[in-house]
Amino acid sequence: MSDLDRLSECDSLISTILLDIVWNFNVVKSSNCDLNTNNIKDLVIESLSKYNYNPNKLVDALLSLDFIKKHLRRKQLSYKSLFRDHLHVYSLLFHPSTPFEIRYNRRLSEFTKKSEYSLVATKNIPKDTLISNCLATLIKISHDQDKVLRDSNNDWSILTSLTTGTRIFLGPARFANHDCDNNVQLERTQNHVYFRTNQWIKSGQEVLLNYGNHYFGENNENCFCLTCETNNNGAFKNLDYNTQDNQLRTRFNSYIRSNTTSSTNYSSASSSLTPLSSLSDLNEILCSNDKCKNDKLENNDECHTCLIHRRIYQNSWPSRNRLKNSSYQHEYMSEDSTSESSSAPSSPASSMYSDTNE
Ligand SMILES: C[S@@+](CC[C@H](N)C(=O)[O-])C[C@H]1O[C@@H](n2cnc3c(N)ncnc32)[C@H](O)[C@@H]1O
Repeated sequence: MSDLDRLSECDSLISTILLDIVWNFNVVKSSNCDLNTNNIKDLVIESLSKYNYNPNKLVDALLSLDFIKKHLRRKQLSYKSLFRDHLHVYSLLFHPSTPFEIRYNRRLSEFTKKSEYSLVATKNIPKDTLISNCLATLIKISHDQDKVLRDSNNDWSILTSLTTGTRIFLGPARFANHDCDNNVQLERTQNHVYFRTNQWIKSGQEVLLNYGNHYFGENNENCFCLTCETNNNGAFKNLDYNTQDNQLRTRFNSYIRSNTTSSTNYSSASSSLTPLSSLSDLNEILCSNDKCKNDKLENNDECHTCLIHRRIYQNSWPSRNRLKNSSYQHEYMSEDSTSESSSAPSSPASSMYSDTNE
């Protein structure tokens, strides 16, 4: 088994459990995991709600679940250690100080016709902040593996450097989409990548990388980022908003139709086109779930995201601070109070981020 096979197997199981099963996402497109989702979901959420403050304990709790023990039983030590490390990388996603979350990206999905996710800030993050809770595991890949991945148009994130060769990263950081006016840059250690902000990111804004000048074709001619849309660049270059049969226009209109409230006059939406950039705040109110679209989030028990969030954090989405009268307060204090400072991820102090929503 190559390093790439090992990492991709670990990544696929961990993101199936912690993203697809917990949040009802569809991140792992071709999952061959044979898991009983309903049983697992409650067990995993129980561990997350007990130990989200303590990534090391959370990893131990997840590793002690029967289906994970079963998965690891016949694996080599090197696989087990990679699995543990990668699980830790994903566990940081659930730490209350983590200032972003993974969310479904309706706008991009509409363009690419795939389920697209993104990283969205849940707190204000100052310029030049190291977002160390946003990690991915980095491994070297061979020239042949690189070619296969590129030819299959796989989303995996490949870094090429003359000095270190080709490497690939998998983990939460790989959900950062590209924008030509990016707000984070990649930093690397030997085994991981993480982000540093190069401008302020406000709560609700997407965390965005720049993949390079020619990642989406020559001069990024197929780039769908908001900056390209605003400046009529990339896929939006020479786009004539008045041309009826323009393919992009058709996509825009179907996007607008699927996101407008029932009182909207659809025929007028299709005759006077609204650029998507003016709808960007839709992402903030959607809570990745259509049910929250027109409702206040706080009391919306029908929203799966809000419900799961409340089970894990005992607070309304997107706040991760436990309420004083939470039933879990006692458990949290007794389980974690002694170890929190030593085992919390080496992240910037949570006070560096400010919450506009709390
Ligand atoms: C590293 S992944 C980013 C996460 C991805 N949205 C997901 O859910 O897996 C890169 C993929 O995201 C999409 N993407 C990101 N930024 C884009 C952009 N500016 N224009 C078009 N597609 C983009 C493309 O499908 C691309 O292959």
